[in-house]
Amino acid sequence: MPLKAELHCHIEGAAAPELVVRQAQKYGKDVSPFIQNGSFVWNDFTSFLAAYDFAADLFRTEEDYARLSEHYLTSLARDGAIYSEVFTSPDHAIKAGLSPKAYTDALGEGMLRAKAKTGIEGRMIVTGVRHVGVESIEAAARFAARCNHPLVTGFGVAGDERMGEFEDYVRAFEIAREAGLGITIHAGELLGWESVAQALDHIKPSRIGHGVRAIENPDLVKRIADEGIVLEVCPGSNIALKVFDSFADHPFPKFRAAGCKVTLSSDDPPYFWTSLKREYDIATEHFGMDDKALMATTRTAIEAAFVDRKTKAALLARLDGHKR
Ligand SMILES: Nc1ncnc2[nH]cnc12
Ligand SMILES: [Zn+2]
Repeated sequence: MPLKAELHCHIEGAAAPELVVRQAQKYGKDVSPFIQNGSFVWNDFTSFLAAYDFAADLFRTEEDYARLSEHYLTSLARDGAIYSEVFTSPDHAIKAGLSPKAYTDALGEGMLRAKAKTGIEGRMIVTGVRHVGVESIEAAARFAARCNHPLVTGFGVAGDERMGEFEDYVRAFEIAREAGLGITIHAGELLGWESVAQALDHIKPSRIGHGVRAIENPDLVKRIADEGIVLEVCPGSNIALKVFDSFADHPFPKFRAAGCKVTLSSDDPPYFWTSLKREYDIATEHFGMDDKALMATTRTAIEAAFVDRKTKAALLARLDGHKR
């Protein structure tokens, strides 16, 4: 089994339907509009977000969040992952009644519990949510910059790409960059190549969340390759959200062939009927990648990870040891 690393997973979106049902029972909520027959119910990005927000609102205490990250990272480790970055969302925590600090501490505690059990390294990327607005994105950046949590190592923006302008997020990213945080931004998922170009021009990230619609412009693909921008690609998510019609149409192999740095992630696994393991299996089945190619993808992810040099070296040594 190839070792794995994940750079792109929203922690609220990692809660399995069974866990969400249990949380709903705890807080006396009816799940039936959003979960049916053990599966999340949605049919487009907007209804996906509605189901996601409903589920996120059922994680309300520190222990709810600690258990969520502990459970997710433990399951990743069982599937061969040695490293996990999760997106966190102060906005969702505030909505659920918890301070960003209590929420972040709790998620960090769960990650450390998973590490104690399995050895998996975890880090957090604080995100702002586009459809909540610029002010909340700047507040998230300020929180990320001053929280001083050792596992908070990145800042990003997610949410509905059809809302807001990249230019408006420049200040938030400056705050994060000045604090030494790694920078990633969702682009080129719901909107086309122009969105990726704008993200690169305005935000100057080292990584792009998705970025897959850059494939619509060969010059942009070349720019991504030349500049060494890392794409956090989530094929199962892309097919579920109909960004592409089928895995046969997915551009992952084209990006690889063009020399772009591509990685594999699950995004919001149970919503898209996937897991990190399934993403690696998809790459084998649909993109013709053998274990050596998959291990190289894991190496790309670790090299692009928002993690201190010493931990990165230790993770790379684990990959080298595995090959022998
Ligand atoms: N796939 C996705 N795109 C943008 N924002 C998200 N938030 C959670 N999942 C997301
Ligand atoms: Zn995402």
